[in-house]
Amino acid sequence: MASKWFVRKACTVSFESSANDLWNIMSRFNERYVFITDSEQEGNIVAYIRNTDIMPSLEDPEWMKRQVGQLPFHTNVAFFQEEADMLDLFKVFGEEVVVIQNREGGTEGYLHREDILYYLLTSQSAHTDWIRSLLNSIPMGIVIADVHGRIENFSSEVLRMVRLSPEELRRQRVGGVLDQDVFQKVVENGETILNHIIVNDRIGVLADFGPIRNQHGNVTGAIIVLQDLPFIEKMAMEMEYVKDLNTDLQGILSSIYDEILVLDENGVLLRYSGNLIKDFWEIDKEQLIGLNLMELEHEGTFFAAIVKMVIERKRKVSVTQESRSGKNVLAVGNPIFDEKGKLERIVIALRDITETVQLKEELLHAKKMSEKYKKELEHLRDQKQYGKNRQLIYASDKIEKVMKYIQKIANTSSTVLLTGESGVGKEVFARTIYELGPRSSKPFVKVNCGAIPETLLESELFGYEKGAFTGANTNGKPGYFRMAHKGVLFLDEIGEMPLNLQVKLLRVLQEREIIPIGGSEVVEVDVQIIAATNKNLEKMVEEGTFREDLFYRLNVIPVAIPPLRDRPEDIPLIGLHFLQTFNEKYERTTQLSQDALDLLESYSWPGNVRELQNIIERLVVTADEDLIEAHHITPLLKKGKKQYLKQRLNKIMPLKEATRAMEEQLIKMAMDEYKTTSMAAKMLGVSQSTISRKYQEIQEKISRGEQIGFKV
Ligand SMILES: Nc1ncnc2c1ncn2[C@@H]1O[C@H](COP(=O)(O)OP(=O)(O)OP(=O)(O)O)[C@@H](O)[C@H]1O
Repeated sequence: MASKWFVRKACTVSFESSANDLWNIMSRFNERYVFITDSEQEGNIVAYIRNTDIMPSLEDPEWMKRQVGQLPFHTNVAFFQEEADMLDLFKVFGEEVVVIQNREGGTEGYLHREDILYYLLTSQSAHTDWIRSLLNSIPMGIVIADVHGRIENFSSEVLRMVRLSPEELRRQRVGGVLDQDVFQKVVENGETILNHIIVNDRIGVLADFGPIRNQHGNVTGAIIVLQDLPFIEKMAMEMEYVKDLNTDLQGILSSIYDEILVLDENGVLLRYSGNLIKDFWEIDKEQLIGLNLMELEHEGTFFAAIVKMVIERKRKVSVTQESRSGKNVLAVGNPIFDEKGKLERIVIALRDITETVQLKEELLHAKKMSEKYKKELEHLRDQKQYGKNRQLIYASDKIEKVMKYIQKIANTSSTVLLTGESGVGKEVFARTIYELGPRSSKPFVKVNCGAIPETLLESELFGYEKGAFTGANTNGKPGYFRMAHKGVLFLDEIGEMPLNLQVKLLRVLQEREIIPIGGSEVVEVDVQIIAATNKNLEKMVEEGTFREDLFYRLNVIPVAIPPLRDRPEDIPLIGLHFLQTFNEKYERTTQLSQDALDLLESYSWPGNVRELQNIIERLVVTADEDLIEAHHITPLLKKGKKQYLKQRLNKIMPLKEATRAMEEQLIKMAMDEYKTTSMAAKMLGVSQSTISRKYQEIQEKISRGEQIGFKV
């Protein structure tokens, strides 16, 4: 009688129950099968669900809400009356479960295949060969072992499940292939352990362990029934899928990043992938695996910094770093958290940006250069606008005043009379007025009235017609007035103009027209006159050598240029400007010492800027050494010796200070001139020791960069 042996209680659910209810029953009662009844009222078992059918879906909350009827179920249930002979049950061994019913047709319970096997193995009438063929015919793995775990028998399915050959399996003990602890419990305590999942790198099975007893009830071994875990296969498939995904991901990442490093939450390098950035790593990266990258800090490896930053800030951090080999690398560190928000991993993506950085630097450089050129251009434009062109150098307030005045009048095109000593720069100012004025794009014609012979001046100014006089150009000549049409005519040294020509000039200035020599036609001219002279025209007018009416015609806008000695602040600047010009011209690298500049500044410059220009040129050409000292200059300032101190004594100062300054300057002058202390002492009428001591003090002062003599 089947029920005599063992009948398992059948847990039931209806088709309408939820998957959640089903799973609750299975897990609560540790059931492998739950039966489905046609309806709650009738309660007839019509199908069953195996625990392994639903396990893969348990994680899905949506699945849990489904009805049992929507789940995969099996209908191959065999029904037997409880008084049926067990042998009848063997006949339907292909069925997984057999429902045992009582006489009234109600459900008593059920048996599954292992139960029947168990019966067979414990039944005295069992025949070994018969059992063996039976074992092999079923789609489950069955292992029979003695109490020591020695494998006595197994079905062919086992070999597939444990991936061993029959010989290999026979050499093994159950504990080595399956689970020693569970086996131990079964043979020692006679426990039946069902639904035990064994998953390791070789197998993935669901195992039922049952004890085998002899007729005295003693445990003599164990029967283990193995079933494939369908989700293991699914997992394997998923693993394959994940692997593929991983390959794709690697491909995608390596096209964005060159290297990926995976670190644990403490900064230990677990793995890396991608192409090595050439010349970046100074150590073999294999050696870094298992190392905490933060420990590399002392070696100047930047990951130390980024790892620390990610750990501390717990957010994405990007840094760039230049390696010792000059590689520029962008590193992006990303923290990865577990579901509780705890830092689990740090992923650092690296990109070689050496080329990008280089390009950026080049771009920056180009930008800087264009910025510089732009500034220079603006500066040049300003210079033009304010007359500060390269030719006109100044620092003094006096010239600044003149410049402001010039800027005011430049737009008027009125006649300008420039006065000033010879060499003060009258022509430079005339050109500045022209450049600042509205005629700057038209001609600037200079006529030196003192340099052209009186007989030719008229024809040079007004031009002549063909064959006007013997020796004249056969084609005629336009003359400076016509050449300067719409532009500026600069009449330099106007005081030198002969009286008879002054009348003609006056007429042109009044009428704004000329009659070329030998011509009869009147030619209209539109010129701005800028005249210049170093003569005192008013005095000449008084003396009758310059026409008064012409003087007033010319003196519309008088501009007086102060002599250089009245603006000593300009001297060093103009001097250095000439020094640079002549250094370039003569390919020299001469310099002016501070006392040389002091000396230039204290000189009275009777020849004004022209004299300064000439002296500097001579110094540059003749200097034996690069450093031009005061004593190199003294011999060139012959005329000025007497006025040496003139500029320095034109202001009130404490007498004591003035005496000291005067003394310093005199001693310096004497030493520059006479070179020896004995000569200087003689010239200054004091003892040599006095000069020697005082001159030493002066030199010390100079070497400390202090100014000697009168201060500016
Ligand atoms: N402020 C200045 N900055 C730079 N160079 C200057 C300056 N003033 C004059 N010079 C230069 O000094 C020299 C003499 O100047 P310029 O010929 O203009 O003087 P001038 O007053 O016209 O002389 P002259 O009365 O003898 O004709 C020129 O080479 C000129 O370029």
